[in-house]
Amino acid sequence: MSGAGISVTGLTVGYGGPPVLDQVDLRVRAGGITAVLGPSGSGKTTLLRAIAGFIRPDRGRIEVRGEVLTDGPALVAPERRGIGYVRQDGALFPHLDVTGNITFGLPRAERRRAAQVEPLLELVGLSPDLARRRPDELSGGQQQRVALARALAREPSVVLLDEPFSSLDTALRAATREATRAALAERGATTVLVTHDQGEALSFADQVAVMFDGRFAQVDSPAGVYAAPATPEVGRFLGDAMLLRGQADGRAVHCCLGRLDLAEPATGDVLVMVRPEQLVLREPSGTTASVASVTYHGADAMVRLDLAGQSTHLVARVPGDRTPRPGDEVGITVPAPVRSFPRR
Ligand SMILES: Nc1ncnc2c1ncn2[C@@H]1O[C@H](COP(=O)(O)OP(=O)(O)OP(=O)(O)O)[C@@H](O)[C@H]1O
Repeated sequence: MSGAGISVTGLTVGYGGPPVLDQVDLRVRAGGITAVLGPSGSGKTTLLRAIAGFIRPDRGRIEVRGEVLTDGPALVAPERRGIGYVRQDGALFPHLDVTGNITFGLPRAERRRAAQVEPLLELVGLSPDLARRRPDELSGGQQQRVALARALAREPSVVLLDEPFSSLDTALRAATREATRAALAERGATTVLVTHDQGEALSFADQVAVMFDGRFAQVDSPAGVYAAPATPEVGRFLGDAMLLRGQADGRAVHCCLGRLDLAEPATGDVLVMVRPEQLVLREPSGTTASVASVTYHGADAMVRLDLAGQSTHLVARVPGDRTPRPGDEVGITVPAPVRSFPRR
């Protein structure tokens, strides 16, 4: 399978009304996995459907393998794009067995050949024994893997995944995600995953594109969007984040937690972003707080803190075997440099 990057430039889609996608640019490297992450209604599925060729945009260009597939209203038909598409519900044909589903899109002569289907089942981590089962005889996770095998059967160079794991329970979701990632890596497929699950985006992809209201707020590595968000909104969307008022003077910032080192220099009024795992609790000294409540999760615990002499509430994530008790007095340090945003 040849490597094929995706290039989206100035894509604007309005469905006849105001833009749902507004001048969107995206580059996905050949063989890469990009997660498009955003809240419900932000335009993620619209972008995926435009790449697949199901939507005629108002403006913009989409290229795959350097070939122009969409140029404004001019479209290459979806079935001629070499793109595999997996929907949230898998959408298997209920009257066909697993083999029939996987081979459905193949030329007639190649259908129903078990030799074709077995390696695909293996690729997605399913037993060949399932080949003759109908979808209603499979678990949700098995159905999603069959849907992926069907998408891979035509050897697409690009695979688009629209929330394919969201209907699965936690354990099945993790296993199906792993099998999917391994199958995509083996095929070297260029992949775009749409999700509203931050953890899924960060763990599945090598690039995360954060979408709000039809625009990308940031396109970066998983560590980039999490640790160095472009805006406070991206910071909040990627995980728990406290945004504290502060005064920056170059390499440091003064805020309710004292003087903290800055990851990037800043001056003047800022919002300081502190994630719960950046707060380290110790014996009371320096900045102190009282423990308001503790929520235990096993491996870790979330500790709500009231800062001494202030109305500020903070949350610290601490190891599960080192949790303080409500009412305890604790000292707080922030050893790692923090990010800040200009306050306007
Ligand atoms: N066929 C359509 N005609 C008109 N408007 C549409 C159509 N499809 C989607 N929209 C609108 O476009 C906006 C973006 O929808 P889209 O499905 O792309 O968002 P999303 O980020 O994928 O949301 P979700 O996570 O809920 O699936 C929404 O306001 C939606 O109502």
